[in-house]
Amino acid sequence: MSTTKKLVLVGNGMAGIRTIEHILKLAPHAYEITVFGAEPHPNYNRIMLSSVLAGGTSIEDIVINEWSWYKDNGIRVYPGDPVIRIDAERKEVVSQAGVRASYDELILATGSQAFILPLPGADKEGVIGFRDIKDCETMMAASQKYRKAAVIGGGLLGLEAARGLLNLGMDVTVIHINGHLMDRNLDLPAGLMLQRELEEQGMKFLLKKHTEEITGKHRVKSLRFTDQTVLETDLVVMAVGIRPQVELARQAGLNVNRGVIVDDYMNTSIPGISAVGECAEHRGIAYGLVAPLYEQGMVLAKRLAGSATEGYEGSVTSTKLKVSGVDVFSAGQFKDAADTRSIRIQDDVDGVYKKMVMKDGQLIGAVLFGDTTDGASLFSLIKSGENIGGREKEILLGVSAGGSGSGPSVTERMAAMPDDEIVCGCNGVTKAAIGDAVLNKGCNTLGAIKSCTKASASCGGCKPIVESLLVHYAGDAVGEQVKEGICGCTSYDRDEIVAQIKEMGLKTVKEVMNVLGWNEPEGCSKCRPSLNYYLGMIWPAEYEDERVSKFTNERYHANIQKDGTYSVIPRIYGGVTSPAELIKIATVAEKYDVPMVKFTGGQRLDLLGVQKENLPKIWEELDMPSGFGYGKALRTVKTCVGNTFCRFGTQDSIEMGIRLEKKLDKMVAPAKVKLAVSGCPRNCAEATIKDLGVVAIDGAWELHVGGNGGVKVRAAELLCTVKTDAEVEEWTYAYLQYYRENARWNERTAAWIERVGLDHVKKALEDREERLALVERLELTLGRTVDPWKEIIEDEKLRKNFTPLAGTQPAAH
Ligand SMILES: Cc1cc2nc3c(=O)[nH]c(=O)nc-3n(C[C@H](O)[C@H](O)[C@H](O)COP(=O)(O)OP(=O)(O)OC[C@H]3O[C@@H](n4cnc5c(N)ncnc54)[C@H](O)[C@@H]3O)c2cc1C
Ligand SMILES: NC(=O)c1ccc[n+]([C@@H]2O[C@H](COP(=O)([O-])OP(=O)(O)OC[C@H]3O[C@@H](n4cnc5c(N)ncnc54)[C@H](O)[C@@H]3O)[C@@H](O)[C@H]2O)c1
Ligand code: SF4
Ligand code: FES
Repeated sequence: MSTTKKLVLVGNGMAGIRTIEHILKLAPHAYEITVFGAEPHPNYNRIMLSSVLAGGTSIEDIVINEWSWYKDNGIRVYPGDPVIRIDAERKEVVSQAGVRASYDELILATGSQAFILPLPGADKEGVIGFRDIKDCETMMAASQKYRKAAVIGGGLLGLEAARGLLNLGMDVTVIHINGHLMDRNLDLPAGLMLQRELEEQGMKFLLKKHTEEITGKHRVKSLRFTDQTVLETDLVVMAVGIRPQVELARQAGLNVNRGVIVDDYMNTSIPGISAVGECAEHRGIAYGLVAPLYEQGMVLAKRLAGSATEGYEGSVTSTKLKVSGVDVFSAGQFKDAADTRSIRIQDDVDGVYKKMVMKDGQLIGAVLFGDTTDGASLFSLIKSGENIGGREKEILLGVSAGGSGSGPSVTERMAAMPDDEIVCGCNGVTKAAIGDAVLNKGCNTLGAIKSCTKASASCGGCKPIVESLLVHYAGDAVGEQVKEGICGCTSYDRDEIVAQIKEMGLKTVKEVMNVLGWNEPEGCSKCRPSLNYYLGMIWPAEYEDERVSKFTNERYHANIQKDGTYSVIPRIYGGVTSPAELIKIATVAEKYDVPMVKFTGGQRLDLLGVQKENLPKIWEELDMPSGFGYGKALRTVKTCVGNTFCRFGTQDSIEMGIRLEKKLDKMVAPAKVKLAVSGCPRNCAEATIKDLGVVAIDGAWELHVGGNGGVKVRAAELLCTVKTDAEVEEWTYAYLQYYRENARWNERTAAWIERVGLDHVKKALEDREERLALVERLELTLGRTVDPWKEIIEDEKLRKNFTPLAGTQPAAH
């Protein structure tokens, strides 16, 4: 007589089949397995539906287990045949097609369904959720026939659906109930930054809107809101959350709350019946992300296979929005509470926001926008519960730098990570599986690990940790192979890209991405602006700046502030102004109710708290050039009083500063550039912590380069000493052009000089002919630049970008 027991799985989805995979590994002959699936497809990666919709992959490519896998493992499978009844007394299930299957062990893994708002008209044609392949196909078909789409819900799913529909050529409006997007995962500043970025991609938003009715005869025609406004649409995608599928369990008499209630070993209230995945509720939580569900699956598999397990204790979760061109990460408890402390940085120039939330010295939550490189490291810190007291700032400023300072380094952290820790949540890949791929299967590149284990193949959030583990296991064997591209979209580095652009005569961002085989068709927030810069630097005479490839600040030519308002900094050459100019600034500030006027550190005036729609009017009335206070460009030329008024001054620093600033006032660069000129060695303009500082010494000028006064203070190094004013100009322009042509995008001069060495730069500039050629190339570029404020004021179409969208809320003062 066979001792093989019967195992029935209801739900052919991600959590259920992952559990079966583990059981097959742990106890290959323990069960005779039968699987019922409501969908007609083999088990597939639901996460990747967003990518299918966006055109990044195909349905065939997201299948996890082909039909042959079921056959090879002796699994009887009933696709497209949902179980409709469980007879717990007789230990039997009955399917819609009438199949009866008895069991010794039953696993419920029925997942969730999209929550469809119970609105009048919600049953009309063209109203769908986004949950499965069928929904994906419905959206793709609709895009062939119709133009307008409305997505209700600005959470992860809604935004990924909206991005996909945009890619399919539809005009997409997202209707969101809250004041900022992804409110379940992000705080206000990150939500606002995300909105701006997505608006730039062409998405429209109606915030704080409550849908009241869906109108139309048979098919949807429009949405009516509680404020009685109407939005015409041909398709409505509801993405307002999910509900666990528990009807079957309820009918069988199981204890059910939001989900099927399970204990730490995934037992339900009836012996012999377990539940796993989104349909299960553990310690009051029904999870909606795969990482915790895979952890549950492992515990259940161990129990059913008779292996030891400590049980499931609940999970901290992390999410990453899968929209190309936008980097958003959120983990743990990101909201502030009475017993938490938080620390945050907001870099409006680079469009980066980082927040860490701490409790009792431990990191319990994080939000990252614009740069999510540290997401995986922060998440592993949250999970480890390590005490980070005293290191918070250091971690916030640079976990990715390798955990310098008193805490454990990345290398130490990788070594300490337990073997069974899941590194890739989306694909359930453990540290041990990556170790196995590197040590036993010869995988010594990220690409090889990805194909072998699927780690980093879905949202990409785990990539930094997978790379660190690769280095941990492969050591020197990694060598060249782990060479990093400028971002995750390419394996080419900066120098290779610049060389290819020149060699092949590539002229647009899209062309570079196509020809060089970008992984992400739209690129991301790192590569798009850098390609935009390289193309402009290489082809100054013909390249047209691509607005969508720039950061928000540079697109609006004003610095975005914490509360969503902007700041306006007009250029004040050398920090020298006049009564007439001051009156003009004061008049504008009064007229537009500017909440604050402040002197900047660079001797200019900053009008803070300006609403976006007022920007063009303010620029027009100021009638002053843009100070580029928002851009990767020349910022200020700070000057001291100099010999005109100061009794110590030996040279005219003001005249020299103004001369340099007038020449360079529209110069864009890989990163922001600050200059200063001091009239004697007392150096009141602090020229030796600037990107380029000119200091008068008796009868000559010294040029200091590569200084920085920001987070990492660096004293500038002496480049040269020259006699005449003309030589100051020649060396300054040649040096800056050499930096423009050779630095990586977003690399300040301090970092660049540290990387290439001052001697290299001195050598490159020692030949006069070479210097003059550099000056000539800079002049060619400068000759083509226009004042961005003036350009917008004079162009009605550009001005329109500053008008707020109907229905969106103006940012708070
Ligand atoms: C578009 C999209 C993108 C997502 N992106 C991410 C992401 O980036 N990261 C992340 O962590 N999570 C993401 N998720 C969520 C993730 O896909 C789910 O958490 C996961 O699929 C849940 O697994 P599950 O097995 O519990 O349920 P499912 O994968 O939904 O599987 C349940 C299966 O059971 C079937 N079923 C239901 N009732 C019956 C029945 N009576 N008889 C037979 N079969 C039945 C269902 O048809 C379904 O096929 C995304 C979800 C969607 C829809
Ligand atoms: N990248 C990812 O990790 C990813 C991607 C897609 C889906 N998912 C998962 O899939 C599940 C479903 O995602 P979701 O975005 O639907 O759920 P969600 O709960 O994360 O977001 C729903 C959003 O809809 C909003 N909302 C609620 N009622 C509304 C109404 N009447 N009108 C307008 N807006 C309304 C809410 O404020 C919320 O922000 C979640 O578990 C999510 O974690 C994850
Ligand atoms: S640097 Fe010299 S010249 Fe300039 S203000 Fe100071 S003391 Fe005067
Ligand atoms: S965590 Fe999403 S791909 Fe690894």
